[in-house]
Amino acid sequence: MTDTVSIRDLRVSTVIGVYDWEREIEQALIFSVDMSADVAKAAARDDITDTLDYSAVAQAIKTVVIEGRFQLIETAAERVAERLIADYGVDWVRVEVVKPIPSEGYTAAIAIERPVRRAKLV
Ligand SMILES: Nc1nc2c(c(=O)[nH]1)N=C([C@H](O)[C@@H](O)CO)CN2
Repeated sequence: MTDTVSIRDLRVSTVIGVYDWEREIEQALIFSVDMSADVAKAAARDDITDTLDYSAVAQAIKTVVIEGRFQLIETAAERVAERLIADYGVDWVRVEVVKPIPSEGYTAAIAIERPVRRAKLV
């Protein structure tokens, strides 16, 4: 299946970071997520119960990240991927996490795919 449902630029304010000062404040993480889904079936019936409800997924991402209070953005991405696979029947997901670090003058980012999508050999 090549259809995807996506969320772009979901901003979550949370405790994130490895340094002591970061455990005392909230910082922004920005999530973009692509999930495999059967879009055609939902479109044929025009029924949200046949597709991934992206508003429910966005809320799930916020809950995982806010409750997690992770140190690493890698952990945030991995836990989000695990939750979407476990609770939403997603068989492929790509999660990008962006962490703006204005005090250092750059933005950090990572992206993961679970499971990894492999190119088809023909
Ligand atoms: N690969 C990573 N490197 C670093 C992370 C991280 O989450 N993954 N985090 C930090 C600090 O928390 C940094 O963001 C504070 O500015 C450093 N390196």
